[in-house]
Amino acid sequence: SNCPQSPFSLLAHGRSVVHQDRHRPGRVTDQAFVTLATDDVYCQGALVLGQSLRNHTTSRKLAVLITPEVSSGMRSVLRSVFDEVTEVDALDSADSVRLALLQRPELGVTFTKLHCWTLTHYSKCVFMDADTLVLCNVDELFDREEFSAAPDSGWPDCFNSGVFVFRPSLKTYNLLLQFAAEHGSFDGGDQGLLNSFFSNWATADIGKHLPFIYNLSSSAVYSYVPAFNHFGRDTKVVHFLGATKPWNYKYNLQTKRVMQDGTTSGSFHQLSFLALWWNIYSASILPLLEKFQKMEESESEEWKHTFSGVEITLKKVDPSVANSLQMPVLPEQASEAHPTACSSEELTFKAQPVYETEQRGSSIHLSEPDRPSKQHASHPAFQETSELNEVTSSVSEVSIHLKPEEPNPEDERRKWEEGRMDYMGKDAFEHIKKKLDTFLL
Ligand SMILES: O=c1ccn([C@@H]2O[C@H](COP(=O)(O)OP(=O)(O)O[C@H]3O[C@H](CO)[C@@H](O)[C@H](O)[C@H]3O)[C@@H](O)[C@H]2O)c(=O)[nH]1
Ligand SMILES: [Mn+2]
Repeated sequence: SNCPQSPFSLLAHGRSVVHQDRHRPGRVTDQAFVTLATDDVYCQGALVLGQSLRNHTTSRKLAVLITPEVSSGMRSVLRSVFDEVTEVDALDSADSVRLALLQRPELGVTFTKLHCWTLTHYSKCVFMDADTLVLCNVDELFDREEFSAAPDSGWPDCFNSGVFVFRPSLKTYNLLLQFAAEHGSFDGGDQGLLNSFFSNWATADIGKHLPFIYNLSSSAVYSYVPAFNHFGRDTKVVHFLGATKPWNYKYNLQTKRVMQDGTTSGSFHQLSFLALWWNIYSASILPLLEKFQKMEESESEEWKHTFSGVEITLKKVDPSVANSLQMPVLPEQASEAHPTACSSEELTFKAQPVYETEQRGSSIHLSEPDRPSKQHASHPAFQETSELNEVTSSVSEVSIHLKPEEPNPEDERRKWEEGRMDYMGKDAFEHIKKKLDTFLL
């Protein structure tokens, strides 16, 4: 073991000694996977991540940090997947100039991530972004020390802050805040800040470099396809990094295919990872949401599941449209039980078929050069799907949206005073600048 000093290393590594039953492994109660969700939509991602960790029988606790915006209904749902739901204050970098430079103004809220260091009832944690997904058990990450992370595909001397090992400590937390106040973040988000803070990550200790398979950016697959074909079979964690998240796609429940919106043309594997996310969502999370609030049928062929801050729309689509989406995202459903580990023999990422998108009318149709052979999707995780639930027999397309809120002037003023601004919407820098200009001119 890399961590012989830990009294829990026995539990972690000698599982069969502690518990004979693989499916009821010894729980390690002072270590946790931690994620973050600042609104009801990111909660959908957190729920899928949490469920994926459960599906692969983690022996660690599951914790989620939320901010006051997360609705009470969603908190109940979170509590049924996570062991601990902790409310923290939103912590914005409030550095709109740099955030604007980054063209991702919404990332300011990721400073809230720093709160994970305050979870001092855990001795060690693994932080995972809400847009990540585990494909197998990754409990071995707890053998690593603070600060361990995988290289960022955009600048490999930097780590990506979507998956990292850390030790909660109020001392570190305060040092981070102080550092943030003094130096800001070179990218306006937590990743720039953390890279400047843990600045010797690239050079000091190779043990703190997590292999890329623990944080595989689904889009990075394109930048080095032969490497993905060679190593991709061992992928353990997929990260849907970037502006378009799995929940921004639409999903056809019957065909189990991700429907594209025209702005993306994903490769087979990228779409496979997306379909895997949606598979977990439709099999485990949708039924959970339903349990907490019954879905209502409207006069149209549309079911709107208005769940506090989030609207989940189930829509019947024209079968011809559904069928025209030839994207084969999942293999024929496997009858075997859920796989519990990645096995390299079962997966061969070979040739990468190219899927072309063509615009016909308003919907995107995908044409497939060849029906992919089984080898493409034989990663055991791609078979992790359960029976379709009742919803699927009557509806087809699912989509997730943030419920539009009636702005309340009092609330808006309070948000401003608390430093919580609507960076994307009416408080976007360009809007603020326009407003300032009208005062100055
Ligand atoms: O409105 C938001 C935005 C983010 N998050 C949380 O913060 C994480 C990071 O944001 P994300 O949208 O996933 O950013 P990425 O596209 O992954 O972009 C990169 O840049 C971010 C800012 O530096 C880092 O936090 C990421 O780890 C890094 O991968 C999310 O996964 C969530 O857990 C929210 O809860 N609400
Ligand atoms: Mn992310």
